[in-house]
Amino acid sequence: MHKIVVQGGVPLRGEVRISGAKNAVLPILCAGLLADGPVLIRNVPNLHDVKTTLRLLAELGAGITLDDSFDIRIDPRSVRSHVAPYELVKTMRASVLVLGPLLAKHGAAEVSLPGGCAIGSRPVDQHIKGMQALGADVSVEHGFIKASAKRLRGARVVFDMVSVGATENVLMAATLAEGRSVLENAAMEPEIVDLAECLVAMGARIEGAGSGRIVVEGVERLHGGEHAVVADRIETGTFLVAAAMTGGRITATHARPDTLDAVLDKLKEAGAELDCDGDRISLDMHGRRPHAVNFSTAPHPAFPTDMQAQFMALDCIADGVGVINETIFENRFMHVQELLRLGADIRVEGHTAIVRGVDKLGGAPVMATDLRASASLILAGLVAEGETTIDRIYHLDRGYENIEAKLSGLGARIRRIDG
Ligand SMILES: CC(=O)N[C@H]1[C@@H](OP(=O)(O)OP(=O)(O)OC[C@H]2O[C@@H](n3ccc(=O)[nH]c3=O)[C@H](O)[C@@H]2O)O[C@H](CO)[C@@H](O)[C@@H]1O
Ligand SMILES: C=C(OP(=O)(O)O)C(=O)O
Repeated sequence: MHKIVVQGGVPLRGEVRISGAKNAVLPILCAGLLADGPVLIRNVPNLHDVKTTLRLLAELGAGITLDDSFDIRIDPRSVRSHVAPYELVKTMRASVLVLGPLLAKHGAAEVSLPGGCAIGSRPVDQHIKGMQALGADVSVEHGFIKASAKRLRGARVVFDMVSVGATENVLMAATLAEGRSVLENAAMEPEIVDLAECLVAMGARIEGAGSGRIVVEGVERLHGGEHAVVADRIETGTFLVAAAMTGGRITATHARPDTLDAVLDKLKEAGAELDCDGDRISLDMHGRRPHAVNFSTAPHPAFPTDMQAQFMALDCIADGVGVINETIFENRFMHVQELLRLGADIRVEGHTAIVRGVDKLGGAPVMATDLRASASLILAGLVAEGETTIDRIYHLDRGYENIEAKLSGLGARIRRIDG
């Protein structure tokens, strides 16, 4: 089992190249199942979750080719199975995103129920509701979602709550449905826009992606195509917070500043000087200690839950008191106990965490509980006095490409060890 060891105290300096977004590439890989020919996907991050998705697509029968730069070609013409087994789904919830494509393209899908995870219960009722609205028969039996339909029919789908995954699943299914679908109360995340762009490149007819109302005119077939994955806004935000916490000065390159408004606003409030120029975001903290920031997580374009843990780490060493409200996932404060081990002062009351900034944190062994919790512990380790060892970093490898190499490139003293 690998661990990450960080020696704190170095202000980050330099340039870091941002990878393609995990949360965009996973639905896009699944969208490849809808096509009649090969789909080429570029700017793919080398992540554990990507490999899990490729295993799942291969299990369904798709042909997968990878080249040296990790561009991926999916050939869905050989797909024979419509079963996503528990062994794969349990390791990655995003596997449920094969439901819509399999149902729309092959008329049947059996997908293991993903179940909960460390951050919350994460039901899939909205995915199921959407497929039923499009005319599918859906039942949940023996831990599997079983769905079938001769051909899906376009329909108006009003989601009960904003769900990124349900919007993506229903959007993909609607591309091959007969007639027009209208998705109301749709998620507006940049990853939905990226998925829609990929689907349009495959011949889909979609309008309104990125707004709360998406209109899809179903087509008979989708052809192969090519798409480059959008930059990872959460990876970008994580590096910017790292620089702000260490009083550093960095530039994130190959980024998409327009996807990061809420995060950049909070960094400015924390005292960072920011400059966006094309796909480059430069942050200069001028060696200052950040001010504490208050925020509430909410669907895009508000503050993303996937940045909550990293900003909590910032508040831990900031000047003042930060009040953090987590409104998306009921159990996304698992990092609090570990940050306390590093000397943070945090009180949790229900969905709110009150973080009183301390002058310094002290390195200690800590345990990662989920993906962004892992990132927050690395950030805390970067400013803690002495050594922080982070265990269970397999969570980190799900969603960050080469994080220790990228941070080392910015001057951090960080390494991966066996143990
Ligand atoms: C692979 C991917 O893109 N993951 C992201 C995606 O997860 P994911 O798509 O799973 O998250 P959702 O947007 O669906 O979840 C939002 C909220 O809706 C609830 N819900 C969702 C679906 C449903 O059928 N019923 C239901 O009650 C969830 O429990 C949660 O409380 O969006 C989350 C919210 O931005 C991010 O934290 C994840 O990083
Ligand atoms: C919660 C996350 O991912 P997933 O939905 O894949 O668990 C995340 O990216 O922070």
